[in-house]
Amino acid sequence: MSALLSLDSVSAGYGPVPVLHGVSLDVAAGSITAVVGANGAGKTTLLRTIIGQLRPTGGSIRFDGMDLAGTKVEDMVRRGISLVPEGRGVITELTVDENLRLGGLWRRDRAAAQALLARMYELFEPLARRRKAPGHQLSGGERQMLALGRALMAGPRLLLLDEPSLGLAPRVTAQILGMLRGLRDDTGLTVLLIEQNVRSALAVADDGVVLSLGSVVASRPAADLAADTDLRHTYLGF
Ligand SMILES: Nc1ncnc2c1ncn2[C@@H]1O[C@H](COP(=O)(O)OP(=O)(O)OP(=O)(O)O)[C@@H](O)[C@H]1O
Repeated sequence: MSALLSLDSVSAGYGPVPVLHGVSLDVAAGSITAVVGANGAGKTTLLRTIIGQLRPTGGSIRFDGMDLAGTKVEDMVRRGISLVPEGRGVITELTVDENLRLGGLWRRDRAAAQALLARMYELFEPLARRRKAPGHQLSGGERQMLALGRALMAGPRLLLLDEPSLGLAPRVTAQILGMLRGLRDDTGLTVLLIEQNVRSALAVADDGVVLSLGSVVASRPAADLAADTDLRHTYLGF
């Protein structure tokens, strides 16, 4: 399968402090790729570099064959890349409905946005029951669904997720990651998932990338990584 997102020898950091050291990885179109690694491995820095919050100091990032260098964060969504940030980014003063509509605001085709909204309520049933509830009244799992729904309202081709399991019970994490898999199966969405919850991430992903101290130490089918006891012990702590 061809790569929708391709990083070639990407280096990045904060001021003079290098964090990523020549990271190369491919995210195949229509796949779920999980980037896993210990605290401080550079996972969030990697996402921030992909979406243009941090400028790479070396290497290239290509999306659908086009160089992303110089693309502003706000233009990423127009290019087809949506991010669900860590901490979820739901606007808690707004209702579920308002949050979702916000995600589709930039679309000119109002009918398409309306159809997508209806689709989100089919997909995330708990949200359909709470359309008028403000964000702050939602459970952690409902907020994560809302953040996902809002990102999907932009109609992305590539969805980037930063730690979707954060603060969620294992059962809720499994439910949300299962939804992600269903979406991939139904729509061919491509997903790059950053996770500290290694087991859950590798269980849902097709491919896995292990980051350690800002370098890729393994890049393989997720099931192979999950089955590699030595690698798990050395880099992933279980
Ligand atoms: N704004 C910043 N300024 C300077 N250094 C930073 C900044 N953010 C992160 N770092 C450093 O970059 C390194 C990688 O951090 P990063 O947050 O990317 O790792 P991570 O794998 O996402 O870990 P975690 O899961 O704990 O967030 C760490 O050493 C961290 O201290």
